[in-house]
Amino acid sequence: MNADAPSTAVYGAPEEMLAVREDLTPMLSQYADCCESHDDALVLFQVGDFYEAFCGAAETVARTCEVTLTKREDSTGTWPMAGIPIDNAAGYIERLLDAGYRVALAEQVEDTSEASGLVDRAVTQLITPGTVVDEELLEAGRATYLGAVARDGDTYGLAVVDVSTGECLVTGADRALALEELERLAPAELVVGPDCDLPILSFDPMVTPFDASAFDLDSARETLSSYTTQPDAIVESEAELSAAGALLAYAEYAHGEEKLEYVSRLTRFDPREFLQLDATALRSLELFESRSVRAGSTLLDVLDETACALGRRRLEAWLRRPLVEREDIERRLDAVAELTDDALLRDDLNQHLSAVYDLERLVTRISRERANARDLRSLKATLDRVPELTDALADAESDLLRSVRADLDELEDVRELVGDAIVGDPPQEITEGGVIADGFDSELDSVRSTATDGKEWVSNLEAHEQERTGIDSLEVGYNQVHGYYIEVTNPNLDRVPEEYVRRQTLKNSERFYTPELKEREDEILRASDRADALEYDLFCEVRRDVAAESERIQGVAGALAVLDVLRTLADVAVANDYARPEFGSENIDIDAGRHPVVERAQSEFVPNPASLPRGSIALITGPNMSGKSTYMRQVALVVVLAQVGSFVPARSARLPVIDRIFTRIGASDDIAGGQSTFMREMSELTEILHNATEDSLVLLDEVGRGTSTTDGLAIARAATEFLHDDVGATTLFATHYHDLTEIAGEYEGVFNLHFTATQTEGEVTFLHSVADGPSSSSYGVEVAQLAGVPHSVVDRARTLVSDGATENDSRTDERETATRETLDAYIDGLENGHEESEDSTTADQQVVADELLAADLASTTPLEALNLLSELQNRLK
Ligand SMILES: Nc1ncnc2c1ncn2[C@@H]1O[C@H](COP(=O)(O)OP(=O)(O)OP(=O)(O)O)[C@@H](O)[C@H]1O
Repeated sequence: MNADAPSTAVYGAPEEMLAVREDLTPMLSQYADCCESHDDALVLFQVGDFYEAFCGAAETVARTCEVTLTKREDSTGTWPMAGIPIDNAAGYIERLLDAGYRVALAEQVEDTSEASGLVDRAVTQLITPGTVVDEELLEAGRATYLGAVARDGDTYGLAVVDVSTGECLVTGADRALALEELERLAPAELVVGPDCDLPILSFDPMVTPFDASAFDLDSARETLSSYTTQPDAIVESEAELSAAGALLAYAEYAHGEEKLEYVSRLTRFDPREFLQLDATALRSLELFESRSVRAGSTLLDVLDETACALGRRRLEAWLRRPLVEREDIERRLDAVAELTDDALLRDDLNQHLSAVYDLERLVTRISRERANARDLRSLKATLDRVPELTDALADAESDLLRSVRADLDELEDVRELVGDAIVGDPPQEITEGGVIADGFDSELDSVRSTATDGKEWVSNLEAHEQERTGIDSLEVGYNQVHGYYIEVTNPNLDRVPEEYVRRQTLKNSERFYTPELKEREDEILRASDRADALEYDLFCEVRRDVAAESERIQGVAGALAVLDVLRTLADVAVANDYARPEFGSENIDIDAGRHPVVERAQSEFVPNPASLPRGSIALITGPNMSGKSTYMRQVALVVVLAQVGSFVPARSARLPVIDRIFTRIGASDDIAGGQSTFMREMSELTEILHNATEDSLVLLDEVGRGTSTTDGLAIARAATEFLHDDVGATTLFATHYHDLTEIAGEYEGVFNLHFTATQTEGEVTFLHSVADGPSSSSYGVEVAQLAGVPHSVVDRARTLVSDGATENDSRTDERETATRETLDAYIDGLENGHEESEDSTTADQQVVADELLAADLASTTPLEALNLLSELQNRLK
């Protein structure tokens, strides 16, 4: 759904070529064939050391990659052409991907020296945001997903695969939950099944059109049957089957393979098996992305002390999906606890894990036959660490560490094979020899010794001939064109023996060969060629043998990843003085809690307690900047960390297991989504009120701020009552509506907390410490002053505030009536499944209200709804 998605001229065979199709030169005709067979991508066509594009595609490549647009002329026409050098193509391809293009590489698949006439070319891979495997185009510590969504009635199926590691996940749920999961996984590219009708997403995937029949149940089943013997047993719905089948069918198509060998673990999960965090919560809690420009300001940044890329990706996966089974959480916590107690073990693990390569991606390259000899050595270097890690964990007591240890298969056979077969420091290329170690293959050894003997004979030749001919300056040399030669300078030519045959005349000398030298030369060349070919074959065989062990290697990769995350969590806990959370409590009870991210940036962070009985609502008031948002977020982050299995930033924490965290924080405009601040605020609120449960934690920050005070207060109050009476979720609600604090007296379970500031001579100092009861003043004007608002404005505001205080009293009754009416209207709106505007007094408002009521929301697409809203809003304006 990229805005700058390519025009059709870039994809498919150029019209101007098709017009003279019959007359095209053989090469351009081949180009047109490739474009036609892959008309969903920009074809980069290998011509020698370059990838070339022609016509419309050439213009795009030239513009996007900033390379020169040239032309190719032949008898049929003049074709615009742009090329990128193959040696550093990655950077250019990345630019094309970033600009929203899909790229197909049409490569020479035949050795140019062996081709008679036109060399064969074929599309060898499709490169798109979700199907890239090239190390240079991937982020090391981050999973890149390709996703597919399918729909069957009210059920949605979602499947993702990380083609660089083979991780493949399938899930399904109702629309809302499935979308939430989609946001959480945020695939870089998405294949969408028929009738899915996706809303605007908070991330920006490339949406790929793909053969709709791949979603058919029969073909999905058939695709999946290469990956699992019982496709229907893995999935829980037809929508899931359809999504998973189409996903793998597309991935196979993109990689030009019948089956992706490295996708060996198809895992199905239920979104409810994890703490649910929707896109809004992920964003507002700043788990992965910061809202500020400060580096190191996300939870992931704070936690990321991982030693290897495997650990980094796993840490992110754990953070994205905290657990909800107490037993599983405790299992992780036990392991982390054990490691926090053993600094030596942590150091030891860190040292070994730092030397570990990205095993998951290595395995994929190996099984896709894209790995070179260096990759195999990296695999061995990684496996070499395994016995040491197993040793280090010999005394581990916790269940999880013991199971990690058990999973650390030492893969003796693979290590030995690679160790015996591949030289210690192999070259980058695998076709030019020097890859296979001596002693691995007897035929190779004998071919090599023929070449070596020959070379030795040649190197002795010079001295031998000097002696024989008496020409001291005689030299034996070699060049690419003429091969071996004996060079004699002009003054000595009369002493040249008879059997010397002239090969080349230079200015001051002549070059000769002898029949024997020629024979030796042929022998050496034959042997070297033979050795190179043999080495290549042997290498491929070793690579295939290693690939056959993919599953075992992936098992080790998984164990290393978990070990690195546990070690990291323990390191972070020790370094930052975190405490082990205790589960089994009904209430949230945090002693001296801190915000894990803010405390890093703050020289003196003030710890705060949080004591929230199950189902209670804490109304938090206090001046701007006093710490309300930080406090709410820190409670949520403590919950997230605890359910990840991490220690938490607090002196102690007793917690229940939370099923979902909802947030409505900050009034940020969703410009891309086309929603106004208030609209967005209300739709987030609706989400919460509809979906929160007694086991949920809800954070509300200044709900209702985007509209008039009267309406805002009414909505805030109505929402509080609804949460209290109907939902029962534990809630933290920061508000500037002081009137709201009065509810505390009316409802059991609703209580006030406040943040204070001291004020001396108009100067405000924030204490950042939470206290019981409501706040007495908002200090808004003082904050304005702190921020540098001109004195005259601040003074005028102070006057207005004190005038307002008297006026307020007389208007209380009036406002209470208004509040009640708006509140009723709002609750009505909620019950009818839509938000209604305030009481209508003018004819226009009545019309707007009527139209809103008449709208059939069930059959309205999100876009139509937005258009309708925008029209209604304009009328009101
Ligand atoms: N416990 C604390 N200890 C030290 N500094 C803190 C603490 N809590 C917050 N702060 C600092 O105060 C700043 C403002 O905090 P925060 O955004 O939570 O205030 P707020 O009350 O929510 O403000 P507003 O009402 O304007 O949204 C933070 O950026 C942080 O630097």
